[in-house]
Amino acid sequence: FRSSQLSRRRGATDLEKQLELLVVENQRLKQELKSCRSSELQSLDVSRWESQARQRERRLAELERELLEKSSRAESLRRQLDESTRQLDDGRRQLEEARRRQKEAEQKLSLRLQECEEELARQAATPPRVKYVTHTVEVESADSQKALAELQTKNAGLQEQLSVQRQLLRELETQLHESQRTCAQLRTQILVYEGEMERAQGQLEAEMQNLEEEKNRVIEEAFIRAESEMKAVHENLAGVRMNLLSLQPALRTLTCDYNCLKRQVQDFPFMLDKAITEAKQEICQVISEVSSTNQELLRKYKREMNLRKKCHNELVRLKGNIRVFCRVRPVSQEEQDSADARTMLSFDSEDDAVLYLSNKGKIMTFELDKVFAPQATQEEVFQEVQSLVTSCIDGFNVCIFAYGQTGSGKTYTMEGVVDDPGINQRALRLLFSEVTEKAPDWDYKITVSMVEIYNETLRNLLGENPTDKLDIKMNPDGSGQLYVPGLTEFTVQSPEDINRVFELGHMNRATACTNLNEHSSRSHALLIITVSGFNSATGNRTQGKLNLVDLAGSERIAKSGAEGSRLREAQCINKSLSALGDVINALRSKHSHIPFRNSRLTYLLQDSLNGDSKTLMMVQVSPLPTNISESVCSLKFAQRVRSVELSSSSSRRHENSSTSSSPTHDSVEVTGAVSDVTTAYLLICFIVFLKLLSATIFNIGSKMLRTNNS
Ligand SMILES: Nc1ncnc2c1ncn2[C@@H]1O[C@H](COP(=O)(O)OP(=O)(O)OP(=O)(O)O)[C@@H](O)[C@H]1O
Repeated sequence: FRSSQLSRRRGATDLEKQLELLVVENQRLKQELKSCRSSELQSLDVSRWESQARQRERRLAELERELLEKSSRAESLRRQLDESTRQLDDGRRQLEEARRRQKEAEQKLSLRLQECEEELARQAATPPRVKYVTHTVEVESADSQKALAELQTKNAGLQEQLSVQRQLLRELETQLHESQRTCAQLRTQILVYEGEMERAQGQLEAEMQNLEEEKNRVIEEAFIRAESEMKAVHENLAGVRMNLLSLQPALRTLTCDYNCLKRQVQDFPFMLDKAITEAKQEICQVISEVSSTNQELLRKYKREMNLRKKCHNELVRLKGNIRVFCRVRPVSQEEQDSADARTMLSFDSEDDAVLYLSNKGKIMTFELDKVFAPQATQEEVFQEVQSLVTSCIDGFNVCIFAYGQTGSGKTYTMEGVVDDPGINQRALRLLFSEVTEKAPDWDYKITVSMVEIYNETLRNLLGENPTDKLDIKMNPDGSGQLYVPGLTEFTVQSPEDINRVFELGHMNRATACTNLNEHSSRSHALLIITVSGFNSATGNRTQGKLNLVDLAGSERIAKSGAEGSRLREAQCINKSLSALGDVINALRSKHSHIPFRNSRLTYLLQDSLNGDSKTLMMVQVSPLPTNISESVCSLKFAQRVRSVELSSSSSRRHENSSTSSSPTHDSVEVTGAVSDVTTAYLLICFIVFLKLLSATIFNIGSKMLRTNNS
């Protein structure tokens, strides 16, 4: 067994040596491949060589893999061999142990047997004492009887010992049988182990033989491959050398080109510096030219703006500062159903400023600035009003009154309905869009107040306590202008703000009275919008006020037959409306004293009725025959107002006058004919274009500078 083990170990050592040789061969091949690759890389045919090298590498990797597999197989075989050797050693040890135990047991048994035989012999040799006892009995003395008893006891003890020894002998015999059987079993096992060992040894030898053959084959293959690869490498090397020789002239040309480019790159920063300096000079020149042109255009723009203002004023002066429109409301569904649905009013299809009224068989003609037929929409009405609304952005004070009897459509025209808003909402929205358009140059602030005048009492509709009475006072700053202490002013910045303001105003008006409809027809509702602007480019400031007034019903007391509180309400309404008429009359007659203080309404609107302010009276007329006399009164009042001119020329304007409400634009004397307003717009467009152009040039310039710096 030992000799076979030794031969196996020798075989394994040989195999290991061969493996080591293979590894060395593999490393040599790798080295060779590396050197070939480095020499071949110098050639231009790198890709071909690389693919070959890759193939070789793959092959080498395969070989390495095979080698690894084989070494792992040899390792596993070696492990198997060690394992079987260990098992054989174990079996041998077990066998020896069993033999030793058997021998010990046999020795013990033979010793025991010997002892027993000796004991038996000794006992047999001992003379039988019973006979002596019997003899003593025959003597029948006391001593002999005692000795007999002792001897009998001894005899019983010996008998007992004999039976115990016999029992022990039997047990030892059984143990001997058992040991013999175990010994036979162990012998059989040893035989089995020996058979197994022989079989394992045969397998191992066969495997070693296989491995030997495989190893030889692999080494042979590797050798052949290495030889062929070496041949290929040599061939490649020759090719590379050839390529190298042919590449040398190309390399010389490339070196020459490279030196030339290097010189150019060295010169480039100087050329770039020069170009940037020239470009900077050109840009600075262009910028100075553009900015001087800009200044010139700004001057022209200011002049044209003033000119436009003047043209506008001239236009207003020609049209008259007071304009009177008439709006006839449609016959409602309920009125159409009633018997008295015919209308006594008719319109001129060719002249939209004339209204005919048939009264007691007579046709009365009223000439106004514009007459809106019942089918006129809110949008159409506002179209005619919007130039007045926007003029308050330019710093004019504007009043728009809705005048007429109860139910003639004043509130509809001013406030409108939810789906179709009236002048109030549309004016605020228009002001918003206009100031947004002007936003880059102008910074505007729009504030809103809502006031109600009921029975000659002023109420703040946007305040926390709408029932509190307000007073009109002279401004303590000495400017001579009026102001209302405690009047709430909301700054509105979006259409949502407008909605909130109107909601609050309505809510406050509703909480202050029991019946809103009745109350609204007996009180004046004023929406006061102030637009303040500041032009950051020119430094100009403007402030204009737009007063939108829904007047109380204008019906006469005699007709209404009112008494008590109603009579007082009617008297108050009449008082304020006639005060409005008186103020307009006094202005028309150029009286030195204008009775603004005769009513709260005229007193509050004093600034907006005086001077260069503009007024629009929207006379609302009911189409029904039952309202004919009130319609006649309203229309007569309208015509009277229309003939009044609040401000005829600039002679009435007092420069720096504290009470003047003239626009605060700077005034520049412009001589010569009035040029076309479109010129100003064209100039503005041109300025904007130039600004954009200069900004672009600046951007380009700064980019170039940044590039230069970097
Ligand atoms: N142009 C119009 N188109 C449709 N309906 C209108 C028009 N004008 C007025 N109305 C309707 O006629 C009715 C009376 O109008 P509104 O309340 O505006 O009159 P008013 O003169 O303000 O009355 P009051 O003095 O009582 O406030 C309302 O129902 C209103 O909707």
